[in-house]
Amino acid sequence: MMRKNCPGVFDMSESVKVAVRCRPMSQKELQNKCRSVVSVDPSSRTCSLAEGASQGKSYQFDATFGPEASTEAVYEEVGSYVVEAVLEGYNGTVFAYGQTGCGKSHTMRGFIEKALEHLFEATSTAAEDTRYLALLTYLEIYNEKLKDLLQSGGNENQLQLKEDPVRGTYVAGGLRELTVKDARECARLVEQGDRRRAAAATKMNAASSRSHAVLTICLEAIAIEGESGAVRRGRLHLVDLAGSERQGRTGAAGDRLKEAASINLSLSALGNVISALAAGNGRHVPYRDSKLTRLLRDSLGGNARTLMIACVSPSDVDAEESLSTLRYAARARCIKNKPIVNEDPKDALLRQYQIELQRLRKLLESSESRDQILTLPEPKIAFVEEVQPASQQQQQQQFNGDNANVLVLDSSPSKGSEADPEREERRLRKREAAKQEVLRRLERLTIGGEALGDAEIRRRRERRRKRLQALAEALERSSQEGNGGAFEVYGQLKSTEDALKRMAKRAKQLEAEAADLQASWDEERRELLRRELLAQQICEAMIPHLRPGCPLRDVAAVRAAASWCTELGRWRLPDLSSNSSRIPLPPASLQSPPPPEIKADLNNNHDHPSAGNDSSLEEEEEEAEEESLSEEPINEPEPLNRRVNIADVYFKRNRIDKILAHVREAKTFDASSGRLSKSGSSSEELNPSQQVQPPQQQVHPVQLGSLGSLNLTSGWLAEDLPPPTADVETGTPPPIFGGLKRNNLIQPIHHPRILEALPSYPRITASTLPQRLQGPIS
Ligand SMILES: Nc1ncnc2c1ncn2[C@@H]1O[C@H](COP(=O)(O)OP(=O)(O)OP(=O)(O)O)[C@@H](O)[C@H]1O
Repeated sequence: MMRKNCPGVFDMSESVKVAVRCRPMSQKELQNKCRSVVSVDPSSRTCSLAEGASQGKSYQFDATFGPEASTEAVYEEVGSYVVEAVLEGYNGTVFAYGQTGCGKSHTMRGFIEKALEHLFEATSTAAEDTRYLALLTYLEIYNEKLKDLLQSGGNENQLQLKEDPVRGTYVAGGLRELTVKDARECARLVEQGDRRRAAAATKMNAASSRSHAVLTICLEAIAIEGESGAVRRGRLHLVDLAGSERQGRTGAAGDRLKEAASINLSLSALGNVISALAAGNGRHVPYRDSKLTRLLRDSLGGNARTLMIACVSPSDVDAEESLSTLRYAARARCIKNKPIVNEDPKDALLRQYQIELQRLRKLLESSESRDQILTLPEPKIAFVEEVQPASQQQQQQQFNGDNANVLVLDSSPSKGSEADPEREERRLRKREAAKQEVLRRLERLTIGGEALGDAEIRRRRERRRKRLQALAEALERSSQEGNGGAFEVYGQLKSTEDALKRMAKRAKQLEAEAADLQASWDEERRELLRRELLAQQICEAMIPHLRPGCPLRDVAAVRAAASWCTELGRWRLPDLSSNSSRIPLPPASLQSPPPPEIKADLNNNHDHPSAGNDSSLEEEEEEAEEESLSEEPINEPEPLNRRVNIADVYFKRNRIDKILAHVREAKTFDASSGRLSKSGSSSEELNPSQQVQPPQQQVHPVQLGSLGSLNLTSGWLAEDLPPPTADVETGTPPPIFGGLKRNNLIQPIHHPRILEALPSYPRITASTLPQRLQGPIS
């Protein structure tokens, strides 16, 4: 059975581990007299910036390394546990993150070297019964395109990322996967790949990586002696990310600028994934926003043990970028992964051998197995030597052997074999030989146990295991004691911050809606004010036309006394029916029998529908008036009295219209003869004896004017005339309508426009005035 190299080492917290590494000042920075503003305290695992927005704020990580720390020390302290996990069958990822020129490639180069050493040291000292198959791929993401760094040219357009529920994310389309047997071979391949990788000089880094590079080592292990013969597969991603950069600082242009845009885009996608994962709460994680995040899907929030190395520059000119890196790094610590040992993966290459081994075991145990044939599959993988064509043929020959695909375990008949001990022994020897052949083939393909005889390597391996065990325990303790709580608090803070951001956004929307509403309300209010102003202006214009003493003249008082009637939905005006509001009646001689007392409801105060109905009253009066006009002889003395009563209602506009309609009917008015032709058909002569004598009482021009609505019409409107003034001497109220003066009965008057519009309306002068209306006014 496969040995568990370091039990307990990986039973640690599943959070992504984050280490910060601060590089030394570069020659250029020293020449430019840059100041170091990053301080790192490895003992407390903290890092802080002496300048910038978070001055004095200290960030805590799983490990921190200052400029003096060697890459080897960094690897041993934080990197080796990931590689150890891969040996156990876990997925592991190490990636370096940070701005351009902060030492990512420098760190990852050292890590790759150390990780390969570590892996092959472990496999070479593994127990004899454990075989490993190591496969290597080297992939580049350049301008969002995948490129195989183990092949020169060609297939980058065919490479595609695919997702599979079992396999996770994988590259389809012919990514070269090479079997590797030792660290040196791997280092050579990595070197070749690095040469194919896009790099260029920028202002900030003479050899700036212009792409993300992902070196993947897949390690399958099989325990050939165990009962189960299970296959485990660990996968290690070593990722050197391109650095984030600001165009202004790198001076990127042309291709460099395009690369920088693509780099920044994928790094911001990575940042978003980290933020979403750190916030938790089932938030959508935008893995699909870039190829990089799709590829690292398992490593961030999935089935992997992950280490992030946040690289920072110590220089004050990079303080802003360093702060951003520290913030992302602190967030990444909150990401929870779910690593599991990958047991018996369906697509394991060693699985075919596993199946054959199991079958072999059964055959050997079965008494009827003598004639069985053991078939070994043709390997579908490329050996590292294929990269060098010279040795390819030799390798194939080595692997295939002579008819190596078919092994005959035993072709002899089984009958009576039990009785023949010699035959039985021969048979057993053959079985053993077959098993050895299977193992030989496996050995040719796989690795394991090569350095078992090397005491030095074994001691080294043992030391590492012990140290890793101690480290795992320490990490476990720290994550349980402080960091667990810190992660929790940070997670809560993050989700609170997110909630606040969402609320702030909503508040902004509501503010905009409120501003809209306010604007429309303001507009409505302005419109209402304008209408109110119009009503006020109309009132003011009407006031001079009201007779003196009319309470409506005091608009302010009416307003103050008015009350709102909710049932009617109207204003209830004060009672205006007092005597003072009535127009003085003409002298008794002119009065007709008093009409039935109908109190005009000018103020909505009547509850009785008929009593308070202005329109019905109006209609009645109109009907009566009509009758008087149409039925009563025009020369009867009575009509004047009736007409005097018209003054009571002379404000009623529709009444005026009615009267005008009658006037319109009068085709002609013969002023000289005093004959009024009605409708052109009949005419009646006004009999002087029947002419109405002018009233003895002084008739106010208002009344006269209103009488004139039939016989002496003056204007209803005073707009064409100068404003009326009161007679100071006599105290006579000012005439409401112009055109009539005290000493001059009839002056040329302005006819109301409405009357002028009537074609047949006669122009009235004093001479044309009927005798009955001519009389002393004053
Ligand atoms: N820890 C370190 N010790 C000494 N030198 C370092 C260290 N880290 C980085 N350097 C040097 O700093 C320079 C920039 O480093 P590197 O190329 O690794 O940066 P980078 O982050 O990969 O940049 P880019 O993102 O542009 O590829 C290199 O010359 C490298 O040798």
